[in-house]
Amino acid sequence: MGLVAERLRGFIRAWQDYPLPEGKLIGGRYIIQHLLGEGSYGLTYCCRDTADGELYALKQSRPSKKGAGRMLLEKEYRILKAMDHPRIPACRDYLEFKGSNWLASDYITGKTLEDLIFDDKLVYGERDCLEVILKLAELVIHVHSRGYVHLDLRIPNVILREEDLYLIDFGLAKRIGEQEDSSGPDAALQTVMLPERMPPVISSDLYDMGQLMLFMLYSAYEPERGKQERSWREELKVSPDMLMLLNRLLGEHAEPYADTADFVRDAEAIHQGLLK
Ligand SMILES: Nc1ncnc2c1ncn2[C@@H]1O[C@H](COP(=O)(O)OP(=O)(O)OP(=O)(O)O)[C@@H](O)[C@H]1O
Repeated sequence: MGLVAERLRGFIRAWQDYPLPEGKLIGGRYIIQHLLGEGSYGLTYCCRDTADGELYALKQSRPSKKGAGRMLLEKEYRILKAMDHPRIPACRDYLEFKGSNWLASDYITGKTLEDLIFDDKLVYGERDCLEVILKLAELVIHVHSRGYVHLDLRIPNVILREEDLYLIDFGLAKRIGEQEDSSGPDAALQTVMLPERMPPVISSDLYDMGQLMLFMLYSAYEPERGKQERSWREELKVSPDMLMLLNRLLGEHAEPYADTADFVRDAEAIHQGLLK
């Protein structure tokens, strides 16, 4: 494609995906309050439902992604509907409006783990880190028990509100063991440039939980002036039990965790030890 045609396409895409303004009525029912954020195949708004007056997160399939965007949102809808946990946003509605699909789910107020670490500069020691990860593990076990893997357990997808922890964004979730299908939503996925995807196995979510713990533990790390970057094992001064736990989660141990329950048992034991 020539440079001019490419620029024109980019311009059309940006125009098609331009966020809708506050006050816009969607499907005769939801009034847009503000944009929450944009993902690779969707735009998410905070909306007020005129039927019950409540706020909801309303995700729109990206107009420029056309059928592929709609298929991916449809997949997210089916997976979210399969969940039934008070700390996973419930799927409330699914509609078609103006060429896009729209998914309404509970709007979770609070702060993401990303905001808490990077904006609020919260520092997580081993005990706090374990407390958070154990709350998350309960939700991850629920997802697995429903036959799915989340595949996107990252700090922006974990919301904390007081003592409660919520898990959002099932946009990359898959059925455990699901095969890549060259005609279904996965084929569509290839066309929308999502980040490299993890295989649909439980160990992918365990690995992500290990990474998430590293993010929390790094909040306490202060780089020494002039010192070269080292591996997390050298930079983070974690206890031997915690080191073993992380290595097993991250698959860097001869016996990686096979399931979440094993990990939870060990994490609880370490946590109990730290309370003494
Ligand atoms: N149920 C919800 N309650 C509150 N905020 C939400 C909810 N769902 C999504 N958000 C917020 O909306 C923004 C966009 O989220 P969304 O999951 O649509 O896209 P993303 O994570 O940026 O991208 P992708 O879906 O491609 O991974 C994020 O800031 C997220 O915190």
